[in-house]
Amino acid sequence: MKDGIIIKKYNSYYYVQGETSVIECKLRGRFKKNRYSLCVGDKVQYTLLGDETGIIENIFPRQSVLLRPLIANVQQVIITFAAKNPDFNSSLLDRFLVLAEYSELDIIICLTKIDLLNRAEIETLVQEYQKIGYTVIKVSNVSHEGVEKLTSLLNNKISVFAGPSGAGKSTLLNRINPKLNLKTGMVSDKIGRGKHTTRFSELLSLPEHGFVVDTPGFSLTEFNDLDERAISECFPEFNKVEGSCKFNSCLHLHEPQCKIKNAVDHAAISENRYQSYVEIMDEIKKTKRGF
Ligand SMILES: Nc1nc2c(ncn2[C@@H]2O[C@H](COP(=O)(O)OP(=O)(O)OP(=O)(O)O)[C@@H](O)[C@H]2O)c(=O)[nH]1
Ligand SMILES: [Zn+2]
Repeated sequence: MKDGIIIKKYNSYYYVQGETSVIECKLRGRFKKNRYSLCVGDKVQYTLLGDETGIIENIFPRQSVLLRPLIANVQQVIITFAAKNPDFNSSLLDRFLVLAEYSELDIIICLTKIDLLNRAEIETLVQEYQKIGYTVIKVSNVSHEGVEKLTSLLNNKISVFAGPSGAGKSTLLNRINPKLNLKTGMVSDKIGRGKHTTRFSELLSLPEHGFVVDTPGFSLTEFNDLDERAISECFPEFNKVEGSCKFNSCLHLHEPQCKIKNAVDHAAISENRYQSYVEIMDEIKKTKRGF
């Protein structure tokens, strides 16, 4: 038996990346009886039936499951934001960070288009997030600065790229693996892509045994199902503040003697980040009230 990873699912066929090629596999009958639903990212063992066809015999336990899109064994998310064009938006970045933290993924922030902003401005952006403890990789798809560094962080892992439209995700992925040949360009040129053709999540192979997920619809900006009590835990710098709030149930909004608001007053937590927290909490409350 050989080891592989499911990179695509179509009807009842699973496309398994083996050591050197992709094998079209069916599932052994006993799995069907158990209604076990395999998904992209699952690690399996298969036997070859022909040169390019096989049968899945074994499924390894999952390390993680990402629900939207449904992918097993995702280890990290690369949150990709442009330094300029579109303008850098820290409140939007914070939203992506909270959703990634909530999903318990490892996080890398990738700041693209650094060729469009001066060094001092870039450092100010980057330091705000490095201070919190995030890894920030600065990349230019024009000068290629930073691309190699990011590529090395993708080796032997399944990574999801997330970020607003136009951040440069497709350009970057094409740079990392030119064989991917993903469509890039202005948003308006891409409209219609995926509209008439149903797209399924697919893992794209990278050099050095890494995979990335190609899901154009993946935006990570839905807060609907989040529990408001868990949001403060998605701000790593909040967790580092010593002491406790007066109330155990403190949501760090309007309550008196709150250690988080106190930390903001003393600049131990940045005003911007706290503001993002308040906005997200507001949004969750509104959804709950049914607005
Ligand atoms: N100056 C500069 N332009 C870039 C860089 N990276 C991408 N671009 C340009 O930015 C535009 C958007 O890039 P894409 O790679 O299509 O962006 P995307 O994140 O894949 O967008 P969606 O597919 O809509 O999510 C294109 O016109 C690219 O040529 C960069 O590092 N520097
Ligand atoms: Zn508090």
